[in-house]
Formats: sequence, C-alpha cells, structure tokens
Amino acid sequence: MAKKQAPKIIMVSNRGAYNLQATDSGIQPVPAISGLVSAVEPFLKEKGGVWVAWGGREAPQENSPGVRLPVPQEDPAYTFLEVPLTAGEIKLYYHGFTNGALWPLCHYFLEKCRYNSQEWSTYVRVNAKFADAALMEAREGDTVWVNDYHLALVPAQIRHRKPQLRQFFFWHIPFPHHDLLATLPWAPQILRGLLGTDVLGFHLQSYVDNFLNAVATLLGARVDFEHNVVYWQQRRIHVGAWPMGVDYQAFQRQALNPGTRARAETLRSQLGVEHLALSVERLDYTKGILERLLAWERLLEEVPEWRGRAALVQIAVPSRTAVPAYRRLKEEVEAAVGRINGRFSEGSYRPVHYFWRGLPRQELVAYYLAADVMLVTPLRDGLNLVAKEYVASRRDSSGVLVLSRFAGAAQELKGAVLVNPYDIDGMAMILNTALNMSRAEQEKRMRLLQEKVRRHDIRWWLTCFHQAMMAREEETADVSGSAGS
Ligand SMILES: Nc1ncnc2c1ncn2[C@@H]1O[C@H](COP(=O)(O)OP(=O)(O)O[C@H]2O[C@H](CO)[C@@H](O)[C@H](O)[C@H]2O)[C@@H](O)[C@H]1O
Ligand SMILES: O=P(O)(O)OC[C@H](O)CO
Repeated sequence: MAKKQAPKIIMVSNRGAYNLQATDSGIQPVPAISGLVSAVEPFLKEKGGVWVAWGGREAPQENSPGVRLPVPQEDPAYTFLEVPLTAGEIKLYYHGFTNGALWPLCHYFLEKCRYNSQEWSTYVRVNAKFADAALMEAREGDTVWVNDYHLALVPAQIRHRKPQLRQFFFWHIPFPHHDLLATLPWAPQILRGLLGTDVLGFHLQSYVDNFLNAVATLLGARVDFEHNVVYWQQRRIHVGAWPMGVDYQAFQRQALNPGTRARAETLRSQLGVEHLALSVERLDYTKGILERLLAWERLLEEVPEWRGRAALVQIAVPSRTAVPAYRRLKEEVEAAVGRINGRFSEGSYRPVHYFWRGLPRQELVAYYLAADVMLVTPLRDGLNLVAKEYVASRRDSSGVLVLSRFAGAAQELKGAVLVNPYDIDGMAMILNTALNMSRAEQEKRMRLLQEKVRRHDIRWWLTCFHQAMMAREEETADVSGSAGS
C-alpha cells in the first residue's frame, strides 16, 4: 500500500500509468502507453507515493470528485489520484493547447501550431486544478515531481501557495530555440511557470541551452550559463541534462524468458521472411512513420532483391485520435501501407505488416527479439525510449539499430546507424546497408550500444536527479537568502 508517514513523492503528470474505465464492477484502471509512463512508473512502484493525473475520461461536471485508487490492482504500490477533467477542458486544454500548440511547437512543426486564447485560458485553469490536487497531498518534507509540457504552470502555482515545498520538474520533449518559442503569445508565462521549480531537467544539454537562452532573452532573467543556473525572484533554479534510461536488466530478463523466446520464433516463422525490420511507436506525426514507409517503398523499387525476402512490421499505438492532424496521419499511413502491399505482395509475401494497437510488454519484447533491424526514425523526438528498449532486449548482440539524427537518443547511442528521415532516397539506401550488415559489424555496434544503455539505465537516471535535488538542498541550507534576482 502507499506509504503514508515518511516524506513521499507526489508525481504529477497529465496522464498517469492508467486510464480509468467505468465497468459494471466499478472503475477499472487500464494500463496507458507512453514514454512518460514507461520511465516514471517503475520509480513509484519501488518507492511508493501518490501519482496525481487525469484518468483519461470525461468528468460529468465541473466539480466531480476524482477517484483515489491503490495501484497496480494485483500488487498495490502507490496511490493513483485522479484529476477529473470535463469534456470542455479535454477539448480546449488537452486536444487544444497542449497538443495543438505546445506539442507541434516543441517539435518544430510551426505550420501545425494553432494559438487560441480560449485554449490558453483553459490551460491556465486546468494547470491550477493539478496544482490544487498536488497541494492537497503535500505534507512538509514531501517532494512534488511535475512532468512535461501539459503542466508548465504548475511549479509557479505551487510555489506561490507553498514556497517551501521541494519541487522537481522534468520536461520530456524537445525544448525549442527561443526564436521559435517566441511565436507563442504566452511564452513568457510558460517560462515563468517553469521557474517555480527548484530543479528543472531535460534530456539534452541543447534543450537546456535553449531554455536558458529563452529565459534570458524573453524574461530578462539573470543566467549563469557555465553552471546552468537561473536567478529568479530571490531563488536559484538549477537546470540539468539527464537523458532518461530504461530498466536494462528487466528487458534482459524478459528477453531470456523461454515464453518470450518461443513467441519471437513463432513470429519469425509466421512472417516467413529472411529479414525482418520493425518499428513501434504512438501514431504521431513526429515519429516519421509516413516518411519511413516511403523509404521502405523506395528500397523495394530500387533494390528488387529484397522483394519476397524482407518485411517491415509497423506497430502504431492509437494516440490523440480526436486531434485532426492525428486522424489525417492515420489515413495517410494506412493508404501508404495499402499501396506498398498492393504493389509488392506476392503469394503469401507481404512487404508491410501494420498493427494499430498497443502490446503487452512480453509481446513487445518478442518483437524486439524477432527483428533484425529496428527502425526508429522520428522527424524530431525528445529522446526515444524504444531505441534503448530494443538494445536492452537483444541477448546475443546481433541486430541493427537505425536511428534518426533528430531523436535525442542519437547523441548517446553511438553504435546506431544514423539517418536523416527527411531524405527518403538516403534513408532507403541506409535500410539497404542495414539489411546487408555483416554479423561481425552488427556485434561490434550492438556491444557499444548495450554498454551505454546498461550503464545509463533508469536507476542511473534517478540517481542523477536525486543528486541534483540533494545538491540543491545543501546549497539552500548554506546560502539561504543570498541569491540575487
Ligand atoms: N505498440 C506498443 N505497444 C506497447 N508499448 C508501446 C508500443 N509502442 C510504444 N510503446 C511504449 O511506449 C513508450 C514510448 O516511448 P518514447 O520515448 O518512444 O515516446 P513518447 O513520445 O511516448 O514519449 C515522450 O517521453 C519520452 C520519455 O521522456 C521521451 O523519450 C520521448 O521523446 C517523448 O516524446 C516506450 O516505452 C514503448 O515501449
Ligand atoms: O498520449 P499522451 O497524449 O498522454 O502523451 C504521451 C506522452 O506523454 C508524450 O510525451
């Protein structure tokens, strides 16, 4: 059960590890799929605490109470506390401001950004709801850990009401250059909101640099660029780059499991090709699914020897289906899959196997084991955990990771084959190289990758953040009140 007495972690994010579904036997938590969930839930399972999040459903009215559930149901480790959102709030805050403005802006899709003041004012109001829920839970000595672009205003909203409460914020997606951020009419408010935290984490130093330049340029804040510190309202805010890791040992264990291995073999024999390429992600325009399919089609056009011998499995998790850009993308992806299969299928051979669904962990790892080549080719991505999960799941150091140079993970994963996903011809030729790569070259690269992913795993990442928080505490004790503004 959730630990009640000792200082605890209060995790705050838009979506938690579960979506709530009403059933005849009451409210049931159904696992949600996202990078944030993969990264953060193991921590709460181990340490206990409270996760304040939207339950993914419509609240009947403005003041409906949120449910409070011990989760996971089979072995409760922490408490899920729902922040109920009405249909109007979901439309304006979630589909509107977060996924119609901030998400495309931070991923450099300016042409997709829609700035709307009603959506903005709902974002402000919904952020205050999350802050209220966190404050209801917080006791002296607790730490509030807020996540991602949905909740950028929460740190300042909390700071205003409980100045002494310890806060950490992690931003999971890219942080854009200030020239781009400045197109958002409310960019200064977003920056001021984030500066309410004590420690602010990003995946990469380039995102840290963009943030520091933004607060210096758009707010006139004093910044120590050498030490990644912002001086703001008599406080120091520490900013850091901590690329998130995965639970390497858990993926290795899953990959060793006889059931997983047998399933991987079944998948291979069912797909019936010599070479299998795999892609797995939420169905999102940032992930480069359409461009990848075009490159696969180009490969089959230009190198006909692969027809009948190589297949691509594309697994896409339904995501943000109420946002028009996501609905259009689904249609375009499905049309491309149909066209490629129409052009190159022969007998029982199909060049693309497309699934629009999430998978349980064991099935996902079976696919990772079955794939000779993993294609992770986003147009832009904060980090990308799938790339690391594939590496962590390989047991014999075979396999090729083809990785977009615009995924944050590309900075760390030196053994990957890098591609520019905007260059369809270039990507097709790199796919050809990857499919032809010798076993010795695969092993050399994969060992390099595994060493990195094993060392910088999820525990390493949590330790980095913990140390940053402790350093901040000691400094506050030492120099209390001496920071300028
Ligand atoms: N079909 C499927 N079935 C089951 N599980 C599936 C699945 N497809 C994907 N997943 C899981 O979902 C997660 C996706 O994580 P990513 O980091 O790749 O992307 P996401 O955009 O959600 O995360 C955001 O947060 C993370 C973490 O900070 C950043 O890496 C990223 O850049 C940012 O956009 C992975 O753990 C993967 O295993
Ligand atoms: O599916 P969403 O919209 O909750 O978002 C998933 C991740 O949080 C993206 O960072």
